[in-house]
Amino acid sequence: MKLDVKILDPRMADQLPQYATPGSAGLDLRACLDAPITLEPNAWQLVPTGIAIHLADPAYAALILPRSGLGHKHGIVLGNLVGLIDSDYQGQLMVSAWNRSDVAFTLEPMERLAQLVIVPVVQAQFNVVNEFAAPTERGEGGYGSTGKK
Ligand SMILES: O=c1ccn([C@H]2C[C@H](O)[C@@H](COP(=O)(O)OP(=O)(O)OP(=O)(O)O)O2)c(=O)[nH]1
Repeated sequence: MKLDVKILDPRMADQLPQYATPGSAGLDLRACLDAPITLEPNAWQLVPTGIAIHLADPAYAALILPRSGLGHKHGIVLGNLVGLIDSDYQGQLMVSAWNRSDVAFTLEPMERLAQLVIVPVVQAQFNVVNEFAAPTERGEGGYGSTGKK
């Protein structure tokens, strides 16, 4: 798909998010910082990415997800766990960087911090009912109701 992007920081002009391999699902988002920032243990900070996108079509949204390397090795994940970018959002993409580890982490300017995944969305209209049309095997079961093995 074609996606309109605004470059809000000139350093992003030649560093637009890219798919690292032909099969990549995520576009890496960079920390568009002027100087390194240190995230103390259990601290979080909103980090600018230097770009804005406009998906425009409500049949799409974008998700901001952690990078597995940063999350697993350094405990750098997202303060909101997942960022949801609405199709009508036109502001700067921001990443809530949360250091969930017990060691301080220094984030360098332009470091790849998180990833953006474009996903299809179906908007629902509610149809209020007293009973669902067809019973299912699961019914109201959940929270481990099918057992462990
Ligand atoms: O990690 C994120 C999450 C959200 N956003 C932007 C895009 C999104 O479309 C907008 C609003 O996000 P959300 O709906 O999650 O925020 P809210 O707390 O429900 O506030 P609002 O009342 O603005 O919807 O903020 C980001 O840039 N990064």
